[in-house]
Amino acid sequence: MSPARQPATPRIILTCGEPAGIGPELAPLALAGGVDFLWLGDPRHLPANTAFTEISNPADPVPAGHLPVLRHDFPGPARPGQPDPANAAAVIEVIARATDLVMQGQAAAITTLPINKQALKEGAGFAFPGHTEYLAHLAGDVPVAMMLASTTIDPPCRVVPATIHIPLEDVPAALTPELLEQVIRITHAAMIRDFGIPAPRIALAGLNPHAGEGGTMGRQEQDMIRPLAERLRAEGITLTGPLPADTMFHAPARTGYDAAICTYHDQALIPIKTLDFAGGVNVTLGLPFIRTSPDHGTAFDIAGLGRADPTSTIAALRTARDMAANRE
Ligand SMILES: NC(=O)C1=CN([C@@H]2O[C@H](COP(=O)(O)OP(=O)(O)OC[C@H]3O[C@@H](n4cnc5c(N)ncnc54)[C@H](O)[C@@H]3O)[C@@H](O)[C@H]2O)C=CC1
Ligand SMILES: NCC(=O)COP(=O)(O)O
Repeated sequence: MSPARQPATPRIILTCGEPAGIGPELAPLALAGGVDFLWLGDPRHLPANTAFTEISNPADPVPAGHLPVLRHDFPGPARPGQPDPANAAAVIEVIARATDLVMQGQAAAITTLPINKQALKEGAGFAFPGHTEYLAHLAGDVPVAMMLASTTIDPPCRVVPATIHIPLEDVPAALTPELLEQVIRITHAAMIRDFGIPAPRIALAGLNPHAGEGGTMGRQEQDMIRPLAERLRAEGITLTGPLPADTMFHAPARTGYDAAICTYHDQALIPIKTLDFAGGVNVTLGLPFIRTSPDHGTAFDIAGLGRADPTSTIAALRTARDMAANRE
């Protein structure tokens, strides 16, 4: 057996996510990314051939090539593609335990494997739309924003939906100037602190076709987004827009900004997942600790079949590592 390896800096915690999804098979595959992480979950859920070592503390050494596993017992085994309501509470506990550890300084960051929101809601009454809002709550109800960032395309695509997991019909009412300003400020600060971009350029998408076409196709741009942008520009924030959303994501357009604030979920996530599904990374901006995740979900249709691609998980671990270095 290879000699045990003591981590030089705190590891990243990779949370198991939904054990009936592709998370358990992604964890050992992600070792190929060369980032030092531990997996927090129930080792019974890992693929049978996984070389792993259980550790009792996040910094414990493991033999080279082994997955360090911090054990979290679940009530039951996992059946690929079929979430067990009995396991739902433990999925949530794992996220909370990882958050405790990172807030105590025992981990460099957390990278979360996907959860199935419906399974957690139905199995354990999970009251949050996703990790983003749950982590914000665990951190003390801090304001956060969700960014999806590409890692394999140039110019990069970084998008931040101002409204997230709400019905489309609720978007216009939820898209207030206060919310938009908060998301812009969080994004601006995170681009400096976490992404090492000293003078970030931010683009604002319009809500309506053609960004409202001078008020003839909707008025949110004229009445709310434009005055807010002018006020923030006067403060020194580099902002363009509101821009027509249909023409702001092609490559030449992306050279004009570092991050795009979008008005709703699909306006932001369709371009990133089309341009860089394999390399896309979800980052929660505004937390006191670092959290990243792959951009994809639980992929029940391929769980357990050996077809899961670890590229996005590796990109999420590397992004977390780079963000930690930028914060230092
Ligand atoms: N951060 C998180 O916890 C996230 C959770 N989800 C949850 O995941 C569940 C399923 O969502 P869907 O919209 O079906 O999206 P999905 O990303 O799970 O699957 C969409 C398609 O992409 C494929 N795919 C996804 N990841 C893959 C990978 N790593 N390698 C190869 N193929 C992959 C799937 O097989 C499927 O055909 C939902 O409950 C959703 O809420 C979705 C996104 C993020
Ligand atoms: N569609 C993105 C997504 O579902 C990510 O949610 P979260 O669990 O990271 O909050």
